[in-house]
Amino acid sequence: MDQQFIRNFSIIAHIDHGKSTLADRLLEVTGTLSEREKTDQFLDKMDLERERGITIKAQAVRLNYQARDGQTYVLNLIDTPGHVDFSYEVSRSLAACEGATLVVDASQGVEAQTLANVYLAIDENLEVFPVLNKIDLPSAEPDRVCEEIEEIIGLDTSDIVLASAKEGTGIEDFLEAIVKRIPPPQGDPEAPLKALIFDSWYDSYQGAVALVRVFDGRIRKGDRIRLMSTGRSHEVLKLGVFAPHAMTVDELGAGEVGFVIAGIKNVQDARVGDTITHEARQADAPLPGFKQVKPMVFSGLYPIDNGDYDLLRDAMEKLRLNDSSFSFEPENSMALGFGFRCGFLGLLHMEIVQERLEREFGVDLITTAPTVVYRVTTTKGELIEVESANKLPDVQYIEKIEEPFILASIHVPNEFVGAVLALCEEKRGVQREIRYLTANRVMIIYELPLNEIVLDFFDRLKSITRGYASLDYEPLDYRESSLVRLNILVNGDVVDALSLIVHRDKAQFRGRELVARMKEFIPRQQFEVALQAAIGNKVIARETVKALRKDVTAKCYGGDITRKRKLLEKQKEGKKRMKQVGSVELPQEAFLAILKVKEQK
Ligand SMILES: Nc1nc2c(ncn2[C@@H]2O[C@H](COP(=O)(O)OP(=O)(O)OP(=O)(O)O)[C@@H](O)[C@H]2O)c(=O)[nH]1
Repeated sequence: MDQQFIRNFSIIAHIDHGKSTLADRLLEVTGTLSEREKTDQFLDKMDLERERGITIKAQAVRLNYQARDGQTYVLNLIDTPGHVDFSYEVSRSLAACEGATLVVDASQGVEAQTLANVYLAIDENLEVFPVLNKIDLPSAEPDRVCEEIEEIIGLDTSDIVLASAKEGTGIEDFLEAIVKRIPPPQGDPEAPLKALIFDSWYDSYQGAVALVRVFDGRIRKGDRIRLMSTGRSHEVLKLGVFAPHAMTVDELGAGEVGFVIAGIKNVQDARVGDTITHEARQADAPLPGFKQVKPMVFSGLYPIDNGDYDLLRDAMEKLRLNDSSFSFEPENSMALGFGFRCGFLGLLHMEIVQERLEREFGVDLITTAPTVVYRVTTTKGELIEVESANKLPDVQYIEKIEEPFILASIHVPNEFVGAVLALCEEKRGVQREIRYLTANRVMIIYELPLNEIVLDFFDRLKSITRGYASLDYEPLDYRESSLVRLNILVNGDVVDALSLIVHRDKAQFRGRELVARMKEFIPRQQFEVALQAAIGNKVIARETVKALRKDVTAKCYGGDITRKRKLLEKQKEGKKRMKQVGSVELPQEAFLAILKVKEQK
């Protein structure tokens, strides 16, 4: 295919600004979607995504568009996830494009997440142009929003596209802008093959399916290809494009986007960011930007019903087939029984995995508080990695503990700089740089302990900046730190699954707040429940959940049988996320109460 007539682009938008609706309109106007399909939002495949309003996995759709110049263009729309946990995937999806359009709700204006991805796109040297959506709304303020786009992001809005995905206006202008403003790919079709994997998933019949963007050369069915990061070679069994349904093709040439099936057994061998080349005629260097993503956050996942253990293990194995950044290994807790210690990219990733396990595989779970990986040097000189408070050796055996630090880049408008600096300082951050990028946009760079980030940093950042801040981070190094294990005792017994590793300076406060929070979540039981926080043997805080008053329960058991049944059913429902720990029933919220602890002011 002549690269002149290809455009590879991505749509960047803040949640709810109308990306999916707009994408569906593009499919509709270009005749890519049948009548029946118009009712569904085609690009958001997973239910979970639709409910949470986020796009988790990148996907690509090919559109054929006959432009006003009479030519037919192939437009590849590459969808990107929109959360800091997945910023590596986003960066690879963007690397597969020459351009991106920034969709902004004309009644809302520029918002947080929008910015993170726009900056990623600018970093990837993409041509970025804005589109105003929802201009049909009476509350639309195109002039104000254009000003914002110019001031905050620095994009030219003089010939901005005005659209309403709802009413279907401005869609052709949008398509024309894609053709006119985004440059065509400029690969060398005769050079050795270089194709970027920007998404991959597992298919039970075909193994790993890799979505690729061919940069140089061409890939054909039957070719022997080599994955440059692993050095493994495979034969191409099937090639195709999504238009929007899978359609096989014999060849993908320079500039094209499509999928490759090559008998690759699992997604771990078709990693996002890897380069595909030919076995016989290899490219001399892979495409830049490949990273081995590693889990940053760990937490325990336990079946509420111990009999579900095998079911849970099977479900996790299935999930892992599709998610190379999710890891798990068996773990045993005194309080919770047999479960798994799981690794995630971040908190959102953790929530998504938990929800999928519950929803798709029907296992009810208790999740323990997330933690990072610490490095402990013992008095014997051994170095051990600890990703669970329970694995932390006793104080007398510890020579030193080191914790992971990250380098965080935070983009904010001027007015929030003070608030963000205060937050970073509170989180034990070390300031590196404050860079004034444009008249109103500042980039704040901080070294921060990951341990503080996984708890609630992102939510706090969003709330203090009214959603305007964007956060991106990368692992930096390990630093020695004064960390202690904080134990929680329920009626005098340490509940191992509730233990945490915290900074010594914050232990007192965290312990106090944690038991206070837990008290709110634990329902009254037949007896009094004492909650205590302790460092070593020293109790630093105590709260009591009072016993149920006898007469209240007595009343419930009237003679009416249907009433009683209803009550029992209600109890069963309520039990769903409860775990019997010793003699006390603890709800899921109690295990994650640490995420709700308010910060010291
Ligand atoms: N009035 C009006 N509403 C719109 C328009 N475009 C989208 N919407 C509505 O805005 C809401 C969000 O639209 P989506 O397309 O789901 O937004 P999105 O950006 O894809 O959201 P995420 O997938 O959650 O990131 C939906 O209720 C749409 O019906 C528009 O042009 N005008």
